[in-house]
Amino acid sequence: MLVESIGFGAVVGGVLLAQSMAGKKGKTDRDKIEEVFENVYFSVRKGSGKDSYDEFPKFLNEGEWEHGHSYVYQLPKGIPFSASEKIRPAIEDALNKPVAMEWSGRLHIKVSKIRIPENVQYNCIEGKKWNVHLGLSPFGDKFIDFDKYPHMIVGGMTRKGKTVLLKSITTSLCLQNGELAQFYMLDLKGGLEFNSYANLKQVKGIADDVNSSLQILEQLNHDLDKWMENFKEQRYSNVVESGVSRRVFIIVDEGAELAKTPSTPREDKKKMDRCQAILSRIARIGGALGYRLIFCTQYPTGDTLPRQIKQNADTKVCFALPTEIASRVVLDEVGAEQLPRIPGRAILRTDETTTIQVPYDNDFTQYLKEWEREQHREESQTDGRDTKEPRQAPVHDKKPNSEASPFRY
Ligand SMILES: Nc1ncnc2c1ncn2[C@@H]1O[C@H](COP(=O)(O)OP(=O)(O)OP(=O)(O)O)[C@@H](O)[C@H]1O
Repeated sequence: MLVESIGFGAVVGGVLLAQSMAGKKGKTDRDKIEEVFENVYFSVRKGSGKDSYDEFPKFLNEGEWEHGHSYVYQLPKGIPFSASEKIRPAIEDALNKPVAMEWSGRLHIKVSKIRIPENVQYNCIEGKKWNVHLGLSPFGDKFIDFDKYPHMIVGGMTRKGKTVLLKSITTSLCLQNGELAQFYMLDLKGGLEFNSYANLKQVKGIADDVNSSLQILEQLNHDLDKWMENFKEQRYSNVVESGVSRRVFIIVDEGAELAKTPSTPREDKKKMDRCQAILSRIARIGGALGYRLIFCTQYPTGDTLPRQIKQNADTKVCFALPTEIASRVVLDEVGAEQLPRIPGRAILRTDETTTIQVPYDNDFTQYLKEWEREQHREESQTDGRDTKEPRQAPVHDKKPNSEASPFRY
């Protein structure tokens, strides 16, 4: 099987492809796709000796979809769908059009004729529950379901739109799950970015430095233990099957502020290590218990992006980065270094990889007025209840039960 050689083949193939394309005109997109298959040896070797031959994907049919054309192939047995993602950039280059790979027992190569705009206005596109709109791609609107992919890492150079993405996600989560979403924000860029969210009912804690981050994280770590005990007792293996409806989002912006450097004072080093250890634990076991981590950094390295967080984050959103190495740290592949330097333009990687334009608004909190605490207090006082929430992370003094809502600890 030659699938293993795709990486190398893709480089050689890129050159061959460029050479063979030059001077030949009138090729259809299908011709070009199949030429890429050949040039990168997207095939399995059959037979032996003189009788051996390469089996390539078999063309089945083609047709239109909403924003373009699609080509359907039967993959030879032995080539997994995931391998087709590796040759997607070569096909995109050959066609000079956005391409997405989809699987339905067959490989669908979707070619789009859409170029995404440089600005997409946030307009509260409604997903369902924890399925949240992330941006517009050449293949339509892209959503991410936090119950399917609990944790997310976000990377990208300064001023490319990481914080705007976090605000867009937070706003959508509040709009879709006003009573059930909880947020803890480690706003380590001076505490300014999420200041305007501090008064929202869903925001249970905001930290703006290492000390306050550690305080919140220790509390969350303690909560994790309680929920774990409770789940064990009730024999639940996952929050989705447990009927527990609250989800706790921990948003870290900027993660590099929790990574020690040689000049960090000794006492702070310990605190930073502890913060990273708890965040890693949340990434490792929190997903099943309803905890969702969104970890954001502009300096992706092995130190700033702890390995366990990266390994457990199935969603990667990567804005432009300066080098291939940085791109690999976030995405496990190159690409972010080639993104156009447009604020809000990012690569979204889950099972598939696509480029998105993140929606923008200069004031996301305008959509969340109904969740401001004063408003809630007035409403609740009229019906005789006081739902004022403390700004600090709540302390659990009793074991949560499986029915527990976020407001019934
Ligand atoms: N999706 C977007 N669409 C249009 N413009 C955007 C978008 N995202 C960000 N911008 C523009 O870029 C600016 C910087 O965005 P943001 O604060 O999100 O960057 P950042 O990546 O968090 O930067 P830093 O790492 O320096 O904090 C915004 O103030 C806005 O003008």
